[in-house]
Amino acid sequence: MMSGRDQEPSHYYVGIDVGTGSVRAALVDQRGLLLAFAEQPIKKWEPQFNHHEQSSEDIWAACCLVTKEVVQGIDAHRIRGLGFDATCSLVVLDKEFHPLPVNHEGDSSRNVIMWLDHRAVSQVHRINETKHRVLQYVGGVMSVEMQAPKLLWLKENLREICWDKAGHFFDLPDFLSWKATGVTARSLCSLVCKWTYSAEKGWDDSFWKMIGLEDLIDDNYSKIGNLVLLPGASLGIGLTPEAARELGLPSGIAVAASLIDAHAGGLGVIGADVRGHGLTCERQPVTSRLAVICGTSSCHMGISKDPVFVPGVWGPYFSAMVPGFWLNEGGQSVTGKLIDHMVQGHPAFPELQAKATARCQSIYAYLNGHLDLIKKAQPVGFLTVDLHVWPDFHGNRSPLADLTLKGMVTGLTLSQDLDDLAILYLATVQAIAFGTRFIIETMEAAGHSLSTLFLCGGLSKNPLFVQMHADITGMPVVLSQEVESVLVGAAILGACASGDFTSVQEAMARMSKVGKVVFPEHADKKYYDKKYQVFLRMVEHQKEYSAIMNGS
Ligand SMILES: Nc1ncnc2c1ncn2[C@@H]1O[C@H](COP(=O)(O)OP(=O)(O)O)[C@@H](O)[C@H]1O
Ligand SMILES: O=C(CO)[C@H](O)[C@H](O)COP(=O)(O)O
Repeated sequence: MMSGRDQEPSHYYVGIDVGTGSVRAALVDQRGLLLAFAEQPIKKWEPQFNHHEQSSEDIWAACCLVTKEVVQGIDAHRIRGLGFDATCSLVVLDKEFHPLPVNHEGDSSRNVIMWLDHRAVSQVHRINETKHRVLQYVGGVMSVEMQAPKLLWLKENLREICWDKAGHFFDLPDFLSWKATGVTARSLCSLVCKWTYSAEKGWDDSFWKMIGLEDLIDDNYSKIGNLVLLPGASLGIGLTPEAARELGLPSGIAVAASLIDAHAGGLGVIGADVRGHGLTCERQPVTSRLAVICGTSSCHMGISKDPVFVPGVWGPYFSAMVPGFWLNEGGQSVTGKLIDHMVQGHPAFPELQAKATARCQSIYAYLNGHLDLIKKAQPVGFLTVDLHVWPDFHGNRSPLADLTLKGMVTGLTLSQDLDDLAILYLATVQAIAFGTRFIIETMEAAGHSLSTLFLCGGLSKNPLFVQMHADITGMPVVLSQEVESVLVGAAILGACASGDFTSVQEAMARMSKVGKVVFPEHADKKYYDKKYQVFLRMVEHQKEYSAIMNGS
């Protein structure tokens, strides 16, 4: 077997990352350097409140487009492997692998229930009422964003047009690896994290019977997966000739069992060599690192040698991200989406857009510059002394695991100008960072010992977001050399499947690299400690309001 260590960087891997808003592909070499990158938006439908749908055909077409773009002009013989990651959305196909509708309209092109879809509220309540033992491994409470409640919703609401005709329910990452290879094997990552599969014990028949989905047990779970592989394992005989033609890649190259996007981000950052950056985690085990993947949502990935049960934090999941380690996954369901929502909904948004365009800047670079102007002599974070946000506009994923929670803002005035927009944006960014602190404190109380954050995803491109995470958590934030670390994670999978590395750990160590470290501003700690007290009170107040309104 060749070792990646001894190679000149002549071997390439393709990573494909299907996020919520777009599909990205990259050509990555053995050192983890991105040689080419392409991005293509994907369609989303919201036919009614809390229903979010996509099309697996549209997503696959976007994968083909971006992959062709990144390998243009490259010697095909050098491309050794392909890895996918994607959001944990639910793809539904019939027995002949054709799309089935997941909507009342019967539109079969919309055959994906997206991860952030909250239609299955009644179903998840009933599942949680069972108090079945599998719930211990999802933080004690199942999330409405997981697959079991969505499957139950389909059975109860779309029996004729969907449920009875369905032949295959895939997590989106597994759908993609099936499209590429024709192999219906599922990744341990998707099944353990979103489908209640146990790496040690397999499926638990009693769970599916208890929730009324006993039909899924038939034929040895053929509809939801009975061949389960570790992420990075090579699938079948590699890329099929048909998929190779569509993607513009050589047929037969190795294709890896996939990862959920947050987990690929985790692989892309958590194993980096941190020597020489003055970080305490240099002398600590890898379990002291928390990978935070910040896109539409944020996911907080912490690993441990032994299982740690953290109330309200998903997991512990064995080998779902780094083989041999347990994973806990905290999360905030909307972060990038919340910032976009707050900024775009403000009356000064058109003015912001015009001014940012005139300066050829992104709206966020413009807002960060504007905050620097108005802060005067004080630290920028102090602009929100009397403006506080509770960020759960789409429920709380962690650590409260309460989907009924809503967003809150206190400290509003009659102002509608650009200063007002910028300060509201700042308070929103801070609220997200306080949410991260809340998750970290809960993980530490349950047994994790964390010292350093490793941030990636679209929001890690925002220096204000990064600095606020450092200041508010009091921890240094490591950013990768490659800003598209999730794609490096997907490429690591392809590299493992190709056999160029002996293990995921070896590929991680060789291919993820530290770019920049942002240290916390300790002088501002007292201020943020006070704001954190307000943050925690806000949710208590919200619960009090709802108790008053729901009382007799
Ligand atoms: N250059 C940037 N500056 C600030 N925010 C950014 C930048 N690029 C992306 N974002 C934010 O990141 C979020 C999307 O992140 P991304 O990782 O692309 O999402 P997803 O994987 O969910 O599709 C958006 O909400 C966007 O506002
Ligand atoms: O549940 C998740 C991971 O377990 C993610 O939140 C989901 O996959 C969406 O990711 P993104 O915000 O990057 O689009």
